[in-house]
Amino acid sequence: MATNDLWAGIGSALAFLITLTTMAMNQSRIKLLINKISAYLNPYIQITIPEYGAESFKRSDFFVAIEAYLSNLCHQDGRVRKLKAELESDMQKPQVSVDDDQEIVDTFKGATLWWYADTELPKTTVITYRAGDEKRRFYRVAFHKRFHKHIVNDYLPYVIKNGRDVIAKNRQHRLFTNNASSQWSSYNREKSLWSHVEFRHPAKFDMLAMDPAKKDEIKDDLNAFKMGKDYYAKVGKAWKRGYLLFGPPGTGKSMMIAAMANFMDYDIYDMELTAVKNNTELRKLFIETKGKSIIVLEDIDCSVDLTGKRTDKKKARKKSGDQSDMATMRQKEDEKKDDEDSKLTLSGVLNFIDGLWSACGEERIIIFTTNYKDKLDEALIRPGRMDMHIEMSYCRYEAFKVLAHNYLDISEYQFFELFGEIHRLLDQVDMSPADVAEHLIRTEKKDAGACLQVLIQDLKILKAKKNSAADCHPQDPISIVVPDLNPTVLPDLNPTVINIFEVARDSTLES
Ligand SMILES: Nc1ncnc2c1ncn2[C@@H]1O[C@H](COP(=O)(O)OP(=O)(O)OP(=O)(O)O)[C@@H](O)[C@H]1O
Ligand SMILES: [Mg+2]
Repeated sequence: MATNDLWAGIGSALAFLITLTTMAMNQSRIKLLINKISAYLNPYIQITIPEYGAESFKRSDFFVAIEAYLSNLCHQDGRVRKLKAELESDMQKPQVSVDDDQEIVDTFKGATLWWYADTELPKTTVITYRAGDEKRRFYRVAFHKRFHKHIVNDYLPYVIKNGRDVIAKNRQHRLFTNNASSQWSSYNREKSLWSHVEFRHPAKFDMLAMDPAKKDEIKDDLNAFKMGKDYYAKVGKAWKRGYLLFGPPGTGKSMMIAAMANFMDYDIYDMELTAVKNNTELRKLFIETKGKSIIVLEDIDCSVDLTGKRTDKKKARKKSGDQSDMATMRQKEDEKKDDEDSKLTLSGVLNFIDGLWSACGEERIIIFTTNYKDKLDEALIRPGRMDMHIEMSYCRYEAFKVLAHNYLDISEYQFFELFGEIHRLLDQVDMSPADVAEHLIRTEKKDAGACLQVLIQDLKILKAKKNSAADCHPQDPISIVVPDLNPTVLPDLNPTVINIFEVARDSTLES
């Protein structure tokens, strides 16, 4: 009897379980059925973009781009009344975005889209470390199912691109410099390899004194590069471009880099090659640079001797005289260690510019500067590596007019004669734009006319010096004749020129 009761109990429990399971299955079937009917009746599709995606500790790039895109959209015509503003550390202006529960209507090639931001509670109970994390934000966009493919393939990529552009425009530019490898840490790799400061250089192309046609050519080239993503993909090239800036000191190479960064809205990575021990370190530094940036290697001819560094050491050791077998062995070991430690080679640098590694990341400009183009290895500057060679030259008349306008706010029509004289002199002597610019700094005592007078005096001195140097042999006594020198401007001359003037005057007296 007791056994029968037991079996009866098990039987009813099983029957209860089966009923529960059937109900649950029916419920999910019912749910599926409701979804099917509503999908049939409702022609609209929704896409949800959560704030924290797969990399749960980082805001999703997609979400951030949408946020920027929508804020920009609302700015344009004030279509949303409830906004909120946040100031992030690397932003110039507060980032204004659409507040939750606000609908924004957008159109794209005939399709209408309804966007809104909202929050929801996470489905699972997870312990989180982010502040204010109980609710998760998301953006949701709804559109007619007829446009499904169109929206996924064209509209969403368009939103991402535009959103990123808005972010780049609003972002405070940064100037990075590489740290010595002894300071690198594995915990915060990105921050320990490069340190940065805010980049606030006022240089613009308009301020650069150089041939206007050359300036336009550079601007066109930069614009073509910026717009060239599809073109680079089509021809199978990494999206990067190299510029070689060469010319004497003070001709504006560094200023050109700053102007380029401002023109392109890019960050600058100023790579100090002397702090890089070997090719591996160079590669690591390169990988940690971001897109939309200019990587600069200044004075490439003297940063590091890319070919002779190790050979010189060996030669020095050889010179130190005869050695015992023991000493020779020790020396060989030392040399091997040195080779490993200091293996920053030309091929490493070439690889960094256009090897396979150079294709990681995109939209990067690489700039080399040098005072002596001839000293560089041909391989380093061939087209494809350095695509455009830009000569920054001594100040000629066209460049002078730009400086006169920038520094003194004057044109050739106001100081016709003085400009004419400067024109003639600049054709005959070499003075760097930096030097000319120094002469054009107005002071309380010195107005625009006086600045030009001093410049003319100095140019005449340079010309006299040049002529006498051309006329005499190295052993001849120096004899410089300075015509029309106005003694009243002497205190305003810069120290080097006063020096030359004094040498000139003494020499003239002697002769
Ligand atoms: N072409 C130029 N146009 C306008 N200003 C210039 C130009 N060249 C030089 N200057 C002025 O001189 C300063 C120094 O120039 P800059 O540092 O750019 O020269 P550089 O060519 O980089 O010299 P170096 O070879 O010594 O590094 C600039 O900050 C700017 O004020
Ligand atoms: Mg420089």
